[in-house]
Amino acid sequence: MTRLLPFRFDQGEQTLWLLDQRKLPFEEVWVPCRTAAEAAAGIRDMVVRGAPAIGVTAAYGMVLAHLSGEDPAEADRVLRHSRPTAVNLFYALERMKPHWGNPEASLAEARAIWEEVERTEQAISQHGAALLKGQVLTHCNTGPLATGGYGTALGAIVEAHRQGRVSHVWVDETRPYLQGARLTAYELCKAGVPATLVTDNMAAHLMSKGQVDAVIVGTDRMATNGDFANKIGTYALAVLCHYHGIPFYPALPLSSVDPKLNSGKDIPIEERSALEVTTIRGVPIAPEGFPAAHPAFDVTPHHLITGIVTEKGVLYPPFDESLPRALARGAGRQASVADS
Ligand SMILES: CSC[C@@H](O)[C@@H](O)C(=O)COP(=O)(O)O
Repeated sequence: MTRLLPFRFDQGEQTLWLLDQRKLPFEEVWVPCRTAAEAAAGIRDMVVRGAPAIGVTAAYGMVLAHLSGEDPAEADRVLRHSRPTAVNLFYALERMKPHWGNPEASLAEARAIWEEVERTEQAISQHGAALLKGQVLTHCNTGPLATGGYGTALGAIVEAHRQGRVSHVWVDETRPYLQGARLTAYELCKAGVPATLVTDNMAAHLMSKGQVDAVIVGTDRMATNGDFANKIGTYALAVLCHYHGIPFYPALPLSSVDPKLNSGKDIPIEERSALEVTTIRGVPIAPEGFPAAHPAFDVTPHHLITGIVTEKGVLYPPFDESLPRALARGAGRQASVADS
């Protein structure tokens, strides 16, 4: 897959460059960040998004804090408050903490976090691909742009297509922010995978016609019982899969599991601006001032999941046993997640 990465770090310039995902697929514009505060703004304002990509950006944000002479505690605080739901942000910041005050060690750790994203996603892509065949539906964007690696759910889809297992992908447009229409469609074009864009309310119809063999999605935060938060609309897909007897898989690195949460009910859900619902790219689609709700994520209960695709393999129910076992086995580096 031709990977369009969401960031690059230029050591000579002491700059983290973020590809402005708000402008894709129409323009490729790179935004420079020279301080942790600028990296935090990049996360908050959705220049960069997707759970693993947010984590890597936060790690490099701490590198920038050292290079620009910011107080590491203050930089950590600002980054921690950039977005609430993806646990990878807090995971990365915990890993950076032991290196506060040491620019070289800090840079080495940020690189290690990024390399870990690449390594785990290669494994996730292989494990996920083995589960997929025929026509697959996905939601939001979980490819290289969302991670800095190969992608989680989309990595598995692209690998399954490369292996000749998947013939066609249904891409949910993902209202209201349109990550599917703008970013997943863009990435699948670049990867040469046959795909069709659908609005989020078309999934039930496709399933009833036998045109969806599996649904695979990403994850922003999973509890140790398997409940997980992902882009708003994911829960509805899981319910539809249950009704139609279609396999439903979340794909994630184990660093997206919050070891402090044993159920999804305490996952913080980001509330975003109503304007993102009442307008599309600045054009109003509702009466001016009309109230709109915008929870950016929902929580899918574990009993709707067929299997959880991780770098350690596919986990099966009961997840409150298989997940902690995988965490104990695989994540020697699983940091405690001291979030806000
Ligand atoms: C591999 S990325 C997994 C998730 O981060 C992704 O599905 C998602 O919900 C992204 O939401 P976003 O609001 O675009 O950051």
